[in-house]
Amino acid sequence: MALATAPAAGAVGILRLSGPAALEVGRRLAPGVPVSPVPRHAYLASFVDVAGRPLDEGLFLYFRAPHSFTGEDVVELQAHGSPRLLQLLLARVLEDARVRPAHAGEFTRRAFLHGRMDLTRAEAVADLVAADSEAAVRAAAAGLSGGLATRVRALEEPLRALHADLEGVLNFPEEAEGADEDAGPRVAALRAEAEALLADSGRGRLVRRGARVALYGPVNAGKSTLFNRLVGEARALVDDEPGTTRDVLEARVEWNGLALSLLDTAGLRETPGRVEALGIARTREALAAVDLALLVLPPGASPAEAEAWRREAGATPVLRVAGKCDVARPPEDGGLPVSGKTGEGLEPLRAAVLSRLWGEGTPAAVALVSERHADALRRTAEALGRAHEASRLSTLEVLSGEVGLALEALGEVSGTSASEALLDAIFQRFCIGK
Ligand SMILES: Nc1nc2c(c(=O)[nH]1)N(C=O)[C@@H](CNc1ccc(C(=O)N[C@@H](CCC(=O)O)C(=O)O)cc1)CN2
Repeated sequence: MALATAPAAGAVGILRLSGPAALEVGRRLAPGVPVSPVPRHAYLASFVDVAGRPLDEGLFLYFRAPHSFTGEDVVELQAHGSPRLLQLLLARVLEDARVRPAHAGEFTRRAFLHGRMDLTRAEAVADLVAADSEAAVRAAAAGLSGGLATRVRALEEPLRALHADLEGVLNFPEEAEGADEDAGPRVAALRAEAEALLADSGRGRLVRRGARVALYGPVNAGKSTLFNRLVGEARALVDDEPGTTRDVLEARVEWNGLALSLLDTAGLRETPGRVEALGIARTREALAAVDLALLVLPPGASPAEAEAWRREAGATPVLRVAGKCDVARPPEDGGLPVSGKTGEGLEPLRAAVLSRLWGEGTPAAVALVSERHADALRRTAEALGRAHEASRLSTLEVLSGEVGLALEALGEVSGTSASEALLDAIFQRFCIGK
């Protein structure tokens, strides 16, 4: 039992019960509902206190197992959204010894345990609740409808078949003779598949966390004016006095559905060799932690200067921007011409940023590989790598052992081999009532 809606005043508040006693317990609050209600029918019912006095008039819904979210009997009491009223209803439900408050994520965990969804879909439920950009919503929705589950299954099933073949040859060499013949190529194909899935995890991180993009470069290149333009409000102090931006400013935007944190760093007074102490440390720190650095150079910056600035970003990819293009046009290879003052070049800049971050296409409905999935997929691919070695150099036992390890690691993604501890860790992230 738990509230399925936020514990705040709202139009409607939903109390949800799941388990074999759900109907009986629910009917104690809503005695007007038939003993055998029509499943999924919305009954308008009076919710009453222990003395039979009405507390609310709401909707009563019954989902009969296994046709419910959890796969168990589920009852929903959809009341008016007063937190105090919901508390009274909750207290009344809890009087029944068969009822206890649900743990975080317990409804979804039960759905998983009853085989209603695999682990990737259960995690997509939490992702959807936490989604704070359109891309995150679309990606979680794709995961919820089985996008990733399908791809993982397409890997898990042939891997399981391969393992069964190898174990067959080991245990019943006569009957299963030859089943291990093409083990090498099968392992190689599966490993390539695991690595292809793994390659998507960078995009997953971008969509989930949002991308981080920093503007940097010398003082007075027009960074703050550009930052304000990109953010759409006068966030950064703009001044002709060099060095106005001392701190790193951060603002969130959503471009093409993708959430981005834009950072405006302090302009650096000197060439990067001899830099202003204040600001440079923060700028370097900021640059190390972003997905893309926008190097904004003023008109007339030399190629040598540009190269020196580029090096400041270290391993972070750099996109070169020619600021203040309203003052002077940059040369051919001087970077994207942009003017924060007139707004010129902003659209090409946004497009270039997105294409550097995302590659081809727009952040649409791709089912995302999370860091947890990536970790398990990496172990899958590694075990398959060792299996491939073994297929050429070692015994069938070793080969089958590695394939078994790959299968186990992959099972952590789908949930077919998830330990209680892993499930605890995953469902703890959920909110209560989900
Ligand atoms: N009021 C309410 N809204 C909600 C939920 C809920 O539990 N209650 N959900 C949950 O958090 C989500 C919807 N998810 C659901 C998923 C499956 C089933 C369900 O009854 N499935 C059955 C029947 C399928 C069918 O008729 O097509 C099944 O899968 O067998 C219900 C809700 C979002 N909105």
